[in-house]
Amino acid sequence: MAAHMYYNDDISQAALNGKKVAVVGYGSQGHAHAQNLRDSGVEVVVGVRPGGSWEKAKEDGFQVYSVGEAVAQADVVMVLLPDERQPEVYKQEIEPHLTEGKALAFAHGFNVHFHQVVPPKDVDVFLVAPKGPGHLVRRVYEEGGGVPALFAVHQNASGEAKEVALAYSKAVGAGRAAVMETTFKEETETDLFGEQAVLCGGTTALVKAGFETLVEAGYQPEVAYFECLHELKLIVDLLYENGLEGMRYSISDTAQWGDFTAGPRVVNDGTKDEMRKILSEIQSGQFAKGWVLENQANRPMFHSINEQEKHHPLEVVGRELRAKMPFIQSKKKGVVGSAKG
Ligand SMILES: NC(=O)C1=CN([C@@H]2O[C@H](COP(=O)(O)OP(=O)(O)OC[C@H]3O[C@@H](n4cnc5c(N)ncnc54)[C@H](OP(=O)(O)O)[C@@H]3O)[C@@H](O)[C@H]2O)C=CC1
Ligand SMILES: CC[C@](O)(C(C)=O)C(=O)O
Ligand SMILES: [Mg+2]
Ligand SMILES: [Mg+2]
Repeated sequence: MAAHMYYNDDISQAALNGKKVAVVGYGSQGHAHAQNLRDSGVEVVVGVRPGGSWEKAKEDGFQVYSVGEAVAQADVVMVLLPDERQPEVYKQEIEPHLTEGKALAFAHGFNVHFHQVVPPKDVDVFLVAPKGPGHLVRRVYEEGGGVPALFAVHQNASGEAKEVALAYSKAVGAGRAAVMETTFKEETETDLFGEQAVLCGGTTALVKAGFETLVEAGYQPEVAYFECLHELKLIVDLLYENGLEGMRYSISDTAQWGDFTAGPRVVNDGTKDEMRKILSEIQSGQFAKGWVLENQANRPMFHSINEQEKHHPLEVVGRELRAKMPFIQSKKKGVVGSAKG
């Protein structure tokens, strides 16, 4: 069944008129939602803890409050804290101020879908999940475009949750690209699958394997870096603009023949079998359970792999090469302090 699509002309922002939105968290998604909504004429306050994000939101001209104070004064509360922090902050600082008639919103359905956050029945609960990193949600909006988003309603206590979710989607800029109706289940499972198998996990594994294959065969790391990582952005830009056919229009026929013949050898039936396993672990809740436990143990594996990855030869050579290309816009998530806005 095809998705129901909405675009700016189909959406009224009126459901947000006179409403105050508290954006809780001012990181990758938080700064983008807060700034795009403000530029779209919505009244926004930011709720965050003292520290880097607080300072950044203040610098960006927002009224900044503790999470509890922001929630207390808002009609719509958009929770843009890290997924793993949400249950605790929700219990301590959001739930006590979430009075009847308010709307609780998320950019990812993880905690509601996997029952880590259980909102009271007398509030609306919806998600607006941009299909892109927060820094691009802001950059593309400023350029006059938008990043597409999914929206879903989990609870409709007020009777107008869908209108508010659509209005929010428009204000964040998604209506310029595409807004699709979904469920918390579909958003959560497809988002986790996409980031693990294709967008993040699949891509970084592919890039590293290509780089390692060339370097182990005696080729220069700089050449391998440009071939396997840097140029990927330029190829992906063509995919983004024109799909597979448009990308293939710009590459040589030699490359296209290699694409047809070698691609299916790299991503083969075994790879697809593994993708199906990854999807079923997401659907069964096994992945979510593992991630919750990893956080309860203070992330031993996460930190150790993260440290190891920073020293991969691809990263070492990449840092040196990018330093010579100041034209590349850099937004280093989590590398330069904690304020990622
Ligand atoms: N990253 C992305 O592009 C996408 C994220 N999402 C979803 O958006 C949500 C937010 O993710 P993301 O933007 O990556 O998060 P980030 O890690 O970038 O930002 C989190 C923010 O929450 C603040 N924060 C953390 N702990 C607390 C706390 N205890 N009390 C108050 N504030 C706190 C951080 O402030 P401080 O500086 O003080 O640490 C920071 O401002 C998640 O649900 C995620 O799945 C959805 C689509 C894409
Ligand atoms: C692809 C990763 C993502 O799902 C996103 C930017 O959409 C995330 O959780 O950050
Ligand atoms: Mg995503
Ligand atoms: Mg995600």
